[in-house]
Amino acid sequence: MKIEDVYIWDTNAKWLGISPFQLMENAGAGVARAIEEKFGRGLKVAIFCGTGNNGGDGFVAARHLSFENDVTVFLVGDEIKIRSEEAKHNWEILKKLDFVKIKILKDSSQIKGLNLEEYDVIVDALLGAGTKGEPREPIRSAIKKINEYSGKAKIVSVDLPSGYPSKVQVKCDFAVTFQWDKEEFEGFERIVAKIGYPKELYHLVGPGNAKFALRKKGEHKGQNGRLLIIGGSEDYFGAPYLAAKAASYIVDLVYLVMPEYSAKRITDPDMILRPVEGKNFTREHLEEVLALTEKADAVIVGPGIGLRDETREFVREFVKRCEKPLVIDADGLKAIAEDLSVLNGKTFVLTPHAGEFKTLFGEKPEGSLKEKAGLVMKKAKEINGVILLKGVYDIISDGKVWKYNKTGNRGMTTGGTGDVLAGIIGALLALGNSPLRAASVGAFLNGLAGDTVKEELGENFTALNVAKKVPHAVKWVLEF
Ligand SMILES: NC(=O)C1=CN([C@@H]2O[C@H](COP(=O)(O)OP(=O)(O)OC[C@H]3O[C@@H](n4cnc5c(N)ncnc54)[C@H](O)[C@@H]3O)[C@@H](O)[C@H]2O)[C@@H](O)CC1
Ligand SMILES: [K+]
Repeated sequence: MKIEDVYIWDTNAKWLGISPFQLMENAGAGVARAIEEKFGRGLKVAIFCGTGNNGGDGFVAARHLSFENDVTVFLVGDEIKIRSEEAKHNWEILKKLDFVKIKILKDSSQIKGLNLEEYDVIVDALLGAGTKGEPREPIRSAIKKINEYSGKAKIVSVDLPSGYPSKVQVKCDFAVTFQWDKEEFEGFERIVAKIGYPKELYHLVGPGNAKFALRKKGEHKGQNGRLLIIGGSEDYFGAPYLAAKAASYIVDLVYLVMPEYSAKRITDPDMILRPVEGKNFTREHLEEVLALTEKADAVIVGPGIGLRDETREFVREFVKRCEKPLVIDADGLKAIAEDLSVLNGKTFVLTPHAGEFKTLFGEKPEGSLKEKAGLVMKKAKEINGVILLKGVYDIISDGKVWKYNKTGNRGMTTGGTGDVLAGIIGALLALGNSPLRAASVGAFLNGLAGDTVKEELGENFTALNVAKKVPHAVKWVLEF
């Protein structure tokens, strides 16, 4: 587990309604439990707390330990600096307790002469995951003070040794780290305390994933993604348009490559049209379209492209030669189903529904969420790319892990919402996201846009309504 994942999990946990208060309570209780299990009860315990949430965990641990131990809390820093609601809440409780002693150490001069000989256990809750740079005073002096008792008292760090990874850091007997062992940490013993994250967080896509995917890269036009969409035919022009419309809210530039016959019908000034001659894509368009991909960060191929033999051939040849990350959707999937080897060595997302999945891989996804996910993962591994199986729960896999998405509603069975989805995924790829993240977050945002429409219109709406709610979905995520 990486630090970035911790942030995603926290955000998604909040989305599920798991509050920071619950997490802090479990964290502090976990620390207290670990201490009592290791060293017994009836201990004299000193708890050194900073003013961040690491300190907040210390306040909670103090309350839990106070039931059967003699506890003194040393707050290192000014109490007005206790900022988060959950840390403040727990500090206010501590102040009402008569059996917990509190000492406030505002500056290092108050720390230097401190004698901690009477304590069996010293808890270090000074600094945790929010540490920036070398420890500053008065925290620095507190770390040094604690280390004077190394080998004499038992020293237990909350989450990680304060000061880590700099030179001045607490030398602890062990750290109680939360929920999972973090890969990045080394050089100290760790005990993991679960703090109430459900298993869903391994798989469920939520606003935490989306926040990361939507980070802007630059301030200049074109730096935040250029997407090329190849679609449309004699019969369809709406599908590529819907994909382009949805994407245009996310990336800087969307180029819409369509046969001129259908391109003529698009009048939206937000679109940059790149018409090619004729009514349908054929092999003859290959070089011209490949040249257009050069200035794109990602490409979508398939929406409304039709199923004529010459078009299917175009799609396969195009995929084989395209060097940009690809989203292959709709009729594009049927075209490549005839020869999946065109995907070899490519970076891509396939977006089949169950029927298209069967056409592609000869097997129908059936059974429980886990069973379907197992099949999607197996196939993704075989083709060495990302598959998004669309459904009531969308399932996404890159062959190594699987994710699922629950946003969306029955109204989205209306035609064209798949094109909106492809557009969003393409846009997220163009922003530089991995195919797995682009596909997972694409499914999430598409469903969220659909849910936003539902709030206004009920379940009877069109795909264009959904595309137009993409900015609302993005805003919701960024403000979450
Ligand atoms: N979901 C979560 O994020 C959970 C977090 N928990 C705890 O919250 C901790 C993270 O909390 P915070 O983000 O508030 O961060 P910290 O408590 O680690 O530190 C932030 C505080 O330390 C100060 N600070 C930062 N760098 C410093 C330095 N070099 N020298 C001196 N002072 C410094 C900051 O000004 C701020 O007041 C975790 O380590 C963990 O203990 C737990 O409550 C469990 C859940
Ligand atoms: K700590």
